[in-house]
Amino acid sequence: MSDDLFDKLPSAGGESYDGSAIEVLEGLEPVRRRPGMYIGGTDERALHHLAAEVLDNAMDEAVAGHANRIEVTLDEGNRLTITDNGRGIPVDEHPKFPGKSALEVILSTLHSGGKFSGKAYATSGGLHGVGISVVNALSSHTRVEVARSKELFAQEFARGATLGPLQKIGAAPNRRGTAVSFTPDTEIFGDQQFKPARLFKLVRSKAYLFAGVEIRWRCAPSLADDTIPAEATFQFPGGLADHLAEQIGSRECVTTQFFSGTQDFPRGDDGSEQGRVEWAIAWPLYSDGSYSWYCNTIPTPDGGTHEQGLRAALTKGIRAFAELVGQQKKAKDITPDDVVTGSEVMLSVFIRDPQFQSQTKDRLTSPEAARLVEAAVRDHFDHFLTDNLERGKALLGAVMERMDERLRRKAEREVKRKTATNARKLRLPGKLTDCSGEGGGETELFIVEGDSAGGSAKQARNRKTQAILPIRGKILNVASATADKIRANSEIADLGLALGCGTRKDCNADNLRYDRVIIMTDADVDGAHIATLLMTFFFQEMPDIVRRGHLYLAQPPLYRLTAGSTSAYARDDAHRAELEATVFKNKKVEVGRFKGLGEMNPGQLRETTMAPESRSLIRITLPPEYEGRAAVKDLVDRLMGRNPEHRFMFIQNRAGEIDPELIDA
Ligand SMILES: Nc1ncnc2c1ncn2[C@@H]1O[C@H](COP(=O)(O)OP(=O)(O)OP(=O)(O)O)[C@@H](O)[C@H]1O
Ligand SMILES: [Mg+2]
Ligand SMILES: [Mg+2]
Repeated sequence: MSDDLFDKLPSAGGESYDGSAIEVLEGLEPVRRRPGMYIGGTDERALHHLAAEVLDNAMDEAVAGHANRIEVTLDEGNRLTITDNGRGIPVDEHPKFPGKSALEVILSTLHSGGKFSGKAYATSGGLHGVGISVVNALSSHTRVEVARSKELFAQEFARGATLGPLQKIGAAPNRRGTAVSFTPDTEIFGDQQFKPARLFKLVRSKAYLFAGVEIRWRCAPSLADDTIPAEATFQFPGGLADHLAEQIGSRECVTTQFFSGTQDFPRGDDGSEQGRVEWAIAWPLYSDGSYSWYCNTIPTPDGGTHEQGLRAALTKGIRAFAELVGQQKKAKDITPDDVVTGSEVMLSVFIRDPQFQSQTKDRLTSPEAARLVEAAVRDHFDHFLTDNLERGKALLGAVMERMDERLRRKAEREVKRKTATNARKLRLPGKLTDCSGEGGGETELFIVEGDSAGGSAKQARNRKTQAILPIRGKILNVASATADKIRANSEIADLGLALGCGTRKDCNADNLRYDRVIIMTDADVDGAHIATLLMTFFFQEMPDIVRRGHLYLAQPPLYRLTAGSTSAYARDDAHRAELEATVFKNKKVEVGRFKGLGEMNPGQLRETTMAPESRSLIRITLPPEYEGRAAVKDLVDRLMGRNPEHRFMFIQNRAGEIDPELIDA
């Protein structure tokens, strides 16, 4: 472009929106400006994520075989120090940055680290080269000490900026490793403090995950109490099996012995170690279930591919056992949920080059983990069942009981739904495209925004299990409408007919015509508004549906990324950045933004948003304090009712305590 062209360009509306309005954030600035992308927010959970990042680095050093002791010390003033006796962060001059030590580069540059190639670490929890630099950026003061080659070095930082060059402190003949002390920045986290109980639990579970390390806990006496001691030392040679035994305590289980073990994965073609898996599972007689998934000692609360592998191994194992003992007829109907629901599971894998969904690593996405875990666990599970037939039969019996119960409930619903349909044949809304209900899968109703998206959804659906109800634009806000107005509204009447479960105090989820009700709107502001109105409707008019966990939000992607033959979908900007930095690293990516559901072709819509095996859903839940109908109504009125001041007050009072657990997948 010539200078000329720049002169002649018309100013595009807003005078102030020109090149100067486009910022390029440098160094650690993006972390301070958008902490959510790196630590998932600025709430209590995010604050504790800082501790996890530093502890993870020390654990990586231990798992790689270079450290066997870690100390975690919480001092007054919200100061946390994590020390290990590993190799120490390198302090020599970095070849690419003359005059700077590797330590300084690591602390002040995103994507700097020694875990990209797998040479210095085999199965590390770290992989992005982001963790410690993020901690540094979000701390008002950080001090790193490194003891290497019998010498002690130190460097200090404030909000990510160095306070001076790396210093040689002196001789350290008896010390080696790294010590990182930091104080989270109140500009980012306000006056939130580390919770000793939360750190204590984190530290303890880390020790269970790797028997080769001893972890010492210490906190200022003023922070200790009846449950959290000022000092403790953890080392658990029994690993997860011990951890589970402690969790189960004296509760009675279906099998007296837990199913636990560990197995190395087969070596790679070049003879390299590929990691291992450790598991411990119990089936208590009464339990809501409890599931702890880890990868390379990182907790992945949302599970992922290692979880899938375990579920597959258990399901296939129990089916095979059922055949062995002559129950093959029923065996084929056993689902993974029948085996896993109500069990207490701890699963820990160590794999090379893990892929997580984001920097907070809540979900493992490495595809090979599913295959490795399934193959490793399957054999052991077969033995567990057949070595002691009584034990195998006891477990099979419990699983079949759960299966029978599930099938019975389903059949009941089926009958209800048929009679309801027959009795009201003419009264099902014309816009509803119902599912046939054949084939036995769980049924779902998608409430879709707009007729065109409705059309795509109809083509994308599974006609046996998925029904579609398109609604036109923004439905009535029931929180600010009179009962008469609600009754007269045709969209709402259609919804009521399609669901068949009654409203208000007559609402009974047992009569719901589907297993799941899924709100599927565009991934934009209008879509969010429509979803909000629909949730308001459910909270107020059909609270039982929400309370019993039948209501979900679909998660259509925002972007499609393509490079050559690889393509992937991103849920949001953070996920997109993550994919660009990992799957598409150093590739030229084309990014398409979906403006609405209608823009995806049916195949894409199915794959990304509707098909149970590849989509993700958010389940809408009610926090326990809103169990009563009146309390829910009050909350909905405040948030969605006519008086904006109530809304404002609610937001003001609750800012900063948005609890991620209110929403779970
Ligand atoms: N305690 C430690 N001992 C030795 N080296 C360390 C230690 N902590 C950090 N490092 C080095 O610093 C690098 C950067 O750490 P950082 O936490 O920023 O990223 P990472 O661990 O590589 O990946 P992630 O962002 O996933 O945590 C590591 O790769 C490692 O080489
Ligand atoms: Mg790290
Ligand atoms: Mg880094």
